[in-house]
Amino acid sequence: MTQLSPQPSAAAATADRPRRVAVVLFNLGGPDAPEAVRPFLFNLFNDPAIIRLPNPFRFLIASLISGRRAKPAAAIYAQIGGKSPLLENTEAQAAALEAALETSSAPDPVADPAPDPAAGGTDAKVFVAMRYWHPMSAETAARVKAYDPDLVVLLPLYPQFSTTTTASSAKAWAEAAQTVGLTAPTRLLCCYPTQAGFIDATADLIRPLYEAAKAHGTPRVLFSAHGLPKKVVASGDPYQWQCERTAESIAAALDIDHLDWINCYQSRVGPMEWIGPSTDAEIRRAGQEGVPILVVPMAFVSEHSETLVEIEIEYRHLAKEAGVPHFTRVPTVGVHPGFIDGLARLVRQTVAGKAAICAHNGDRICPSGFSGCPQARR
Ligand SMILES: C=CC1=C(C)c2cc3[nH]c(cc4nc(cc5[nH]c(cc1n2)c(C)c5CCC(=O)O)C(CCC(=O)O)=C4C)c(C)c3C=C
Ligand SMILES: [Fe+2]
Ligand SMILES: [Fe+2]
Repeated sequence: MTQLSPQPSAAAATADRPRRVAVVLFNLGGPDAPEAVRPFLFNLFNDPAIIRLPNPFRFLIASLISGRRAKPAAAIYAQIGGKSPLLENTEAQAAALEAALETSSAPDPVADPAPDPAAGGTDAKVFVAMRYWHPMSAETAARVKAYDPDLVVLLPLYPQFSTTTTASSAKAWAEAAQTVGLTAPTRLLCCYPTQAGFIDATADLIRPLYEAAKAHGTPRVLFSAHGLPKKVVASGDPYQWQCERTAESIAAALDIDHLDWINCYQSRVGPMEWIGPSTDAEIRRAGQEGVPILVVPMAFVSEHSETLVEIEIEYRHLAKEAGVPHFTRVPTVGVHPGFIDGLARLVRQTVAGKAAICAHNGDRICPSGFSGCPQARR
């Protein structure tokens, strides 16, 4: 439990300045053992945000696909110890955020330009809720209820909003909260695709690796995001648009003359058409052109199968085959202090009630003032 404001007092909680805040980090979750791969995949494909079919069709399709994909997916996880490291990495971020909220107890002039000295202190505790594997929303909501918060801040570890990730987690959370009788006011931070802490931390990680890659030619930076089926984007999902803004912002933060960069998409699954260009096509193109590349996973904020296997092993191998002169995987932001401080700032802004309301999401919040998603303009 940490102090969010400098003057703890016995003042009563108010809507503006709650005394106990539960911050819930949303992430996807991953199998914690080889036996968990199939049920994890079932949970994923049985999500109506992923397979948009009514039951019993969705249940049947999810059973079929998870059965088919279990073996190749288990082979992926076998390369990193038979399990996903996503939970431990997310827990490390939770601990770092809790510590940052504690050390950031000095007033924040941006988040709260006119703090009320009589309003009292705020304690914050950070929890983790995974969407498709444990700890899932029901388990975490019960723990949050036991903590008895005045305010719940839902913070997706997805910088870009998608119906398949953030909205799906938010829906699962709302159902779980209702089931356990958690009635505290709840605010969802919808997205932070251009937030300075996230962007600058990513640029920090790229810079020295870019300098090293220059020994092999003028490098190209591939900003690689998890893909989405085209029809999800066509139905109004702002994810791709927000990914483009993230890539542009990191490229600008790098401040490198004539930087050669492109935004591309990885991790395609299934027979549907996905958004592009695909990261593997871009790697092949770089091979044909003899250009060194850096692959930057800019929609993931910690390491897991998509970075440690798909990028580090599969794309590295593909790059070698394609004749790319030099391949670099840039690590995710993880517990980079700039990223964690950025998250702490988002939480403080939300607690202080200073965040802008995101137009397209009703009471969901764009704390970074990010108001530019296409839906916001509708
Ligand atoms: C940026 C975040 C993500 C989006 C958007 C997303 C959409 C999406 N994913 C699938 C299918 C799979 N994703 C899988 C793994 C996986 N996905 C994300 C993030 C996003 N997914 C993460 C962080 C992970 C890694 C989990 C881990 O290893 O811990 C998998 C499982 C792995 C595999 O079998 O390849 C599947 C399947 C769809 C269909 C989709 C949008 C419709
Ligand atoms: Fe995924
Ligand atoms: Fe938004």
